[in-house]
Amino acid sequence: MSDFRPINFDVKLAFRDENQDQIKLQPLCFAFHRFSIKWLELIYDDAPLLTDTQLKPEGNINFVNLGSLKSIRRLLALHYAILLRMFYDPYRLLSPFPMTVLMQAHIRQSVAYRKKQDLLCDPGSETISIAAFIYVFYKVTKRSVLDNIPGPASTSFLLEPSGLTEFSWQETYGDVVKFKASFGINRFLISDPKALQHILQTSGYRWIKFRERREFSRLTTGKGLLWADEDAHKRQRKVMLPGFGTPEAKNFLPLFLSCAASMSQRWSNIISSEKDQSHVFNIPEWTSRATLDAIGQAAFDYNFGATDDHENELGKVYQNMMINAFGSPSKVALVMLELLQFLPVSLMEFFNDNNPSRRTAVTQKASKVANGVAKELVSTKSEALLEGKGKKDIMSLLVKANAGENPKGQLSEDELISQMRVLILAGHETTSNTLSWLLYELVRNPELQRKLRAEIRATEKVASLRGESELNIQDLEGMPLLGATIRETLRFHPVALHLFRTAKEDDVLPLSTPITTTNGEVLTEIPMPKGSRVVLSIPAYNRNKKIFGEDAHVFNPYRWLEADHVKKGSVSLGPFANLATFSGGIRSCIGWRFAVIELQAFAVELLSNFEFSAASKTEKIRREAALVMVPTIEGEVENGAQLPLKVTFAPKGEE
Ligand code: HEM
Repeated sequence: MSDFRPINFDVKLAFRDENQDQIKLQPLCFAFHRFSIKWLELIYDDAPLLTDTQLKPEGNINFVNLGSLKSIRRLLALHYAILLRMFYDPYRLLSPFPMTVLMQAHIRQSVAYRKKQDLLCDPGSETISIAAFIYVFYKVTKRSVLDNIPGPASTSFLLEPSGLTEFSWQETYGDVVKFKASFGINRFLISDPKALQHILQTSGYRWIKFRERREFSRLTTGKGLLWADEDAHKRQRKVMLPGFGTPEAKNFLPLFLSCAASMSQRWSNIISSEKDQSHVFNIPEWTSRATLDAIGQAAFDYNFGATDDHENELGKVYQNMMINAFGSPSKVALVMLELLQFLPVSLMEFFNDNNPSRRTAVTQKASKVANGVAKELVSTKSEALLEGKGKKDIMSLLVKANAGENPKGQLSEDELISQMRVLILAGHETTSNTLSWLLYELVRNPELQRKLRAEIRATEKVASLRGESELNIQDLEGMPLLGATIRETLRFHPVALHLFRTAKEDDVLPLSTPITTTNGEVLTEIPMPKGSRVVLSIPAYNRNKKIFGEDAHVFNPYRWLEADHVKKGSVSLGPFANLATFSGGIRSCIGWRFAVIELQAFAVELLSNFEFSAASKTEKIRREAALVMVPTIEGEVENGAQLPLKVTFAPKGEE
């Protein structure tokens, strides 16, 4: 047996074989390995592998005196396989190998190893090994009332991005569905109105975001409002709220109309230059550019120049950032995401900040460029404020609020800068993709498109009789079919699909509809112990038949024109139209008014000028979750957001 120099490492595990060649383990193996070592110590208390192995409290592992590397590797591989299988093989990677087969192989291998190393083949340690298995197995599979909540055996929900699986689960099992997340841990998909209301609106900060999801927010937006929790969130939100009231949002209407008009002008030029006066546009590409310009000007008085192709660097890094960074995750990436929950926050942050993957590079670049621009903007706006020339954009309002005396009403400079990234991310692709889905539905419903255009024409006529060429907010509010179509798009195609929450303390979830457990018990509420993890399904709530009727799975804007469009007795959820689309409660979307007015402005401008119809691939459109739900073409997901529609000039006469 050769002697090895101990090698310290911070995150990367590295140890050397007989030839001093370094063997590297990926950083994510680290946590798993630490756990494994502890467990191996328990089992192989007399093995040389461990006699000189130290697990240091600060997280360093020194390997000394490794035996035959090959046999140790084999042993470790089996050992990992058993652990994975025991904690439930997350994506059925090991499903052909039942637990017992793996355990027998493990025991055989360890006996062989011991013989080879001339160690005592101690049946006692094998007994300990089995006892350890049983203990952990018991811990993991200990039954509670939660185990009896009905649900599927599969985890395919995490792998199926379009929301279809959860609709079928809702249909089969009801509004609370238990499913197995990786490592066999119970997770619950919730679309029950009362339970959602409780978690989002009445429990304060008792249900907090998943730490690995907050990490997403840190990567994409820094430590701003989307990332912050509890007191920090309360403080940040308090500073931001005044910028997002009804009057503030309404003031932005002329700006939204002008951004929509810029896009419409570009389209007109392109269509006019075509022989047949029509052009197939990839809609999300254009809506993304136009809404980026809108958020830039409204939130920061900053011109991204995206619509007119004079795009600056910041504009470029934000184009399609979501789909590039988060679209079509591989199975391995999903497993990695699940594993992140077991890492200490500092390690998770270190890992992500140093992860050289292409996807991380996308968010890192965006963060670098955005931070640079935000710093400049904050300093310009602070100077303007001092000179009494403060503007009305949201960032100026934040800088002003921040200049107050009360520290509870202030943001640090980093937080202020992060809010710019928060607003670009939260306010850009959300609105742009909702607009894309709206146009998609109008192509599928030509009669609706025609009626909407007629409503817009009639309103334009009234405005023109007033001597105004532009519609005002009352005009928009006076168009019932437009309002109904926007509500229905937000209901049917909510671009944020899920909200992920963990119980910070033991809690009891009230239910609108009682559920019957697998052993026949009827539950009107569900006890949720501290640490329970739930996935709140926005699409499943929005298509809940008990709220929206038997035709909840049909795109039908006319439902909103009926008096009882939301069924009597439904609990009140969310800030808009009883939809979960903008979440609800203390973490609800701060920019929902902003979004609704922006959607109205763009819909009016586009429908007034253009007619939309199907292009060759429109039938192959499918929903793809890339943090927000984007349209993609089946089989071409790698090409990012795509919705090709044929656009021609709209007929100008009476319709
Ligand atoms: C159709 C468009 C939009 C949809 C569907 C939408 C949806 C949502 C949802 C579901 C959340 C909750 C996220 C969570 O808890 O993890 C949220 C939060 C947020 N949204 Fe929106 N949003 C939209 C537009 C906007 C716009 C235009 C802005 C800004 C101008 C905005 C700013 C924010 C912010 C800052 C938050 C974080 C609130 C907090 O954590 O306190 N959103 N949005």
